[in-house]
This record gives sequence, structure tokens and C-alpha cells, in this order.
Amino acid sequence: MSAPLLDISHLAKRFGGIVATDDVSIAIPQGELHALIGPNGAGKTTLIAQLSGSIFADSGRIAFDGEDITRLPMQKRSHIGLARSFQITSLFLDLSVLDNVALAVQAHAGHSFHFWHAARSESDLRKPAREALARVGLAGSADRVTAALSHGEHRLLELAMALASKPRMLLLDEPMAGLGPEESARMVDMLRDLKRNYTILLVEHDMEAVFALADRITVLVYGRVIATGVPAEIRANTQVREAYLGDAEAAHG
Ligand SMILES: Nc1ncnc2c1ncn2[C@@H]1O[C@H](COP(=O)(O)OP(=O)(O)OP(=O)(O)O)[C@@H](O)[C@H]1O
Repeated sequence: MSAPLLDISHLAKRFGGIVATDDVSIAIPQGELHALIGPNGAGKTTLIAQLSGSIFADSGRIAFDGEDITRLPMQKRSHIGLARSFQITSLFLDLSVLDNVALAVQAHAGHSFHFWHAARSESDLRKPAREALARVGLAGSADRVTAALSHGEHRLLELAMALASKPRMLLLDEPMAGLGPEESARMVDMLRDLKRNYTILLVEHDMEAVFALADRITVLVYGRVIATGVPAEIRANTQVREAYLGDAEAAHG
């Protein structure tokens, strides 16, 4: 078997007395859509933050494409192709949809864009931004003010902003949150399509979406991995059903 694209070993993070992630090991091969599920407070967002570099692990190791990135700052992780989806709170609502994606391209490029190169950077920023918008079906909304988009379109815009950095792997934190049934279905189609080109780690509470999309699933409870496996194994796992899935499936009808 080839080496995993993302190799998480024995990762841990404490916040004071709270153990947010505890000895987490997950190996994600290239091309896999790996879902991370678990009850509220299980440590899913903390793990995504550790992987994107917005917080550093207390211990353990993260390797991406064979390179140790455990201490690599966030900007550099994005450069080597590990992209976290932006959150709605980071959108500039007064700017156009295209400008938001162009800013994400600029953030990724970092200081290689200087203001005295403004004319060149205009097209350098906007071309990949338009391509990313087209990828998520928002090409027709490029010139709209971001505030005018629906919640579902904001979610797609976040995805476009992550894609604009031309990543190899996407870290997606609850892309379905707050979406209605139609918008969720659109997002599932989008992720199914993206799955053909990207390795994806998906944190999601929508179990229907998770079981429809995931190649493998890891279940986190109190910061610890209690199971990793293909959907059928996870569904049949008694410990998982007791800790999470029974409740989640009941809640989702
Ligand atoms: N910055 C922080 N300071 C202190 N405690 C934190 C911090 N971030 C997370 N925690 C705690 O760490 C634990 C894991 O939280 P985390 O947000 O990672 O869980 P989660 O699985 O993403 O939950 P949810 O599904 O509700 O988003 C929780 O007990 C949380 O209260």
C-alpha cells in the first residue's frame, strides 16, 4: 500500500484540564473522502485546527505527503496543498463574491503580491478566483454583493475560497451546517464531484451526507478515536452506536 497523503499519529491537545484530542491516529490515502464524526465537544474542530496549523498539537506528529508538518505554520501548510475551508465569519459581506475569492487567492500567495504589481496581480488573482467560482457553480454570481447570497451560497463560496489555493487536500468543517434539504443535496453533489479530484477530510453532523459520501469514517468520542472503518463497519459497530450513532440517527429520523 502506498504511503498516506495525510498521516496523523498520536496527536494530542489539552485546553487546561480539558483533553480535546487524545492520542489521535488516522492515515488518509490520496483520493479518499474520510469523514470525522462524533458528539458535540468530541474534538473534531480542534483536530481540524491542528491539521490546518491554526493551533499546534501538544504532542504527536502530522505528515503530509511524507513531510513532517507538525510545526509548520498555517500559511506554509496552505502552500504545500492542505486547505481548510473558510468560515462564513471570514467573508467580507460588502465585497463582491469574486473579490472574496480573489482575497483568498492573495492570502494564499502571501507576500508575493505587492501593491506596485497591482495591474498584474488583478488578473493573477481574478483568473483562479473565477475558475474556483465556476467549480462550485457560482460563476453567475461573481459580481453580486456577498451579503445578497443565501446561506447555502455562502457555504459554496467558502468552498470556492478553499479551492482557489489549488489544494491537494481539503479540510472541511461542517459544510452542511444550517443548510435546508435542497441546499444540502446540492452540497452533497458538489462534494461527490470534488471527491474525484481531491483528498478530503470532512467533519459533518449530517449522517445521511456522511454515509452517502465517505470512503471511510473515523469516530471521535471525548477526543479519542473509538473506531475507523468503511461505512458498513461503522454502522455495525456496537460501541459507535452506543456512543453516538444511535442517538444521531434517531435525531435525524
Ligand atoms: N480554545 C479553547 N479553549 C478551551 N477549551 C476549548 C477550546 N476549543 C475547544 N475547547 C474544548 O475542547 C473540547 C473539544 O471541542 P471541539 O470544538 O474540538 O469539539 P467538536 O467535536 O468540534 O464539537 P462540535 O461538534 O460541537 O463542533 C470541548 O470540550 C471544548 O469545550
